[in-house]
Amino acid sequence: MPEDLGFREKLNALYLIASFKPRFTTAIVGFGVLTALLEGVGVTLIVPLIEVAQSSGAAPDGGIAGAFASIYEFLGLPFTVGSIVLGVGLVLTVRYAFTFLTEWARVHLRMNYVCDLQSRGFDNTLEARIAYFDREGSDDILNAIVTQAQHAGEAIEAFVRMFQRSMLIVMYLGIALYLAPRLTVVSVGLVGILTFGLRNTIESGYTIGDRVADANEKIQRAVQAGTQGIREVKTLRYGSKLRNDFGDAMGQFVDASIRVKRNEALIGNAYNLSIALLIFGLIYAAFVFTSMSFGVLGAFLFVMFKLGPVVSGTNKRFYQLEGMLPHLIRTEEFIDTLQRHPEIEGGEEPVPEDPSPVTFENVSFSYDGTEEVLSDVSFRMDEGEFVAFVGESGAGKSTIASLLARLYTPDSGQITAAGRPVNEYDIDDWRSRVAYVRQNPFIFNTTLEENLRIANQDASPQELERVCEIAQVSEFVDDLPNGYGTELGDDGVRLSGGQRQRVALARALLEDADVLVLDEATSDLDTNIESRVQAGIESMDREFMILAIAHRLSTISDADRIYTVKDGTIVERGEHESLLEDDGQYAELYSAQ
Ligand SMILES: Nc1ncnc2c1ncn2[C@@H]1O[C@H](COP(=O)(O)OP(=O)(O)OP(=O)(O)O)[C@@H](O)[C@H]1O
Repeated sequence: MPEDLGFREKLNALYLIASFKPRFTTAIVGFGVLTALLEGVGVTLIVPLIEVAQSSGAAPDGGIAGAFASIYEFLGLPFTVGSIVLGVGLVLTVRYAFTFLTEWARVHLRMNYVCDLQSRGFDNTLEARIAYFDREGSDDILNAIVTQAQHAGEAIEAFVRMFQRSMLIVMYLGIALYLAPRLTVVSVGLVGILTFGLRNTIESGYTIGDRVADANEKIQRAVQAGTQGIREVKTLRYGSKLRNDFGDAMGQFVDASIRVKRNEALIGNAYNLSIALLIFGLIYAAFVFTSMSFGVLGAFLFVMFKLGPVVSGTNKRFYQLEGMLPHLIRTEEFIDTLQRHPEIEGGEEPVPEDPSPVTFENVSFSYDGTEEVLSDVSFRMDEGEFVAFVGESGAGKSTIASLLARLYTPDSGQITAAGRPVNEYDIDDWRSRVAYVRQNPFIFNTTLEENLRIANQDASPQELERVCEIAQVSEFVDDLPNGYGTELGDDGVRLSGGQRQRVALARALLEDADVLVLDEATSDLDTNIESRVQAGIESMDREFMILAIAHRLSTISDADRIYTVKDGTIVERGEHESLLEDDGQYAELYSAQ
């Protein structure tokens, strides 16, 4: 993130705001211009008001007062103090009605923009490929969607307010220039010098705003670690480090926020003071150096009084807008980045009824594009076959499972199903055929039943019960306070590790899948329950192809083929007995248990 944005980038960001909802923007511009025009009419009506009052009712015949007199005459209305006051009242009523409409449109624009940003952020998050999450983590995503988007909405608000006020400034200046050109030019010059001086002495709103945005990200990170990782935080006594990180981030947040507000107040009050002094100077100059009529002088001073707060408010808003732009730009950049990491491209072919055989043909893969994690991996699974992968930690087994589920794509080689590369198949259809159970499955914060039905809403109660028996969920369901209706809590916090694995297994078995990928899926179960689960899966009348990854080798001794993986390559293949006889890597792993 740059220290400060260039003029071009700021303009681009403003263009983004303006082009978000052109209809609202046009309405706001239109209402803003009309408001300013009506304000101008209302203010200039002061001139005839004073002049008519001074001349005891005689109609003026020149200048501003004369122009208004002609309009009244054209409308067939008398030009008296009373009718002028009524005219002012009418103009002000319409003017404030337009202000109301502008504010309404402004809130619409702001809320719609926030909603649009958050929805785009969340949609793109769901559509982003896994590799993006591996790299970025979820903290920044959460922060962008939940926090930054709100501040981005404030940028829109500040922008619209600034625009409204700028219109008024143009109008007031126009009137002032008409009434007293020289005094106005001098006043604008003085205000210009003040603005230049302030902008060059006060730290840019963008720089401070960027510090606020950065602090928000750090706060989010600390809070997430402190909530999602609370058990590790407590057992590893990581709390004080987190508290320090949080404290530092809060310090940065508070310091930068106060700085922004202080500078806003400084700008506002510097302007208010300068303009108050300027007005007294102008009164003096008008009396001493000019021969303005009371009407014109009154209107000129009135305009100057009105102009003061509007100018200071505009500068304050401008500073505020600069402070909010980093949030807007960061959120938009975040969404752009997500869009540059869309879900893996898939073909459109439907997956055939029977996708066997599934093969890996010389598959190589690297997560970061440099270090190869899998090299030349080839294997085959036929209908109803049970193949297993074993190997040391970090050998690349889970990567094989992820590639099979098409969470990543191979860098070279190919994965095929029914003789066709899997990337020709529709990705959702393919994933619906691969039931993937991970060692640490995510459990959704809803009931047990909803967790089970996630991938198959139409399953009958009998099917549900059946998979729960196989996965040994029925073994503990009666102990839950509401049986299948029990809320499982955030990431299944109310379940034990083994229970979570069983829920994930039942959920996978309920899917209408052809390939069952079990990545250490029963590692937390005791051997008794594990063998019951295995027997249950084997007893199913479905001809799953099963790919199992296991550290506990006893669980895969029945496999049709076992592959030993070492440093990303398959170094052995065969059945349990023959591999033991070979006395190689597998035998070594087995004897170590
Ligand atoms: N998302 C990722 N991004 C970058 N590198 C990764 C990622 N996941 C795994 N790796 C790396 O890839 C290599 C293989 O990891 P993988 O998880 O496939 O091994 P594994 O054999 O399943 O290990 P374990 O038995 O410990 O689960 C490891 O060096 C790991 O550090």
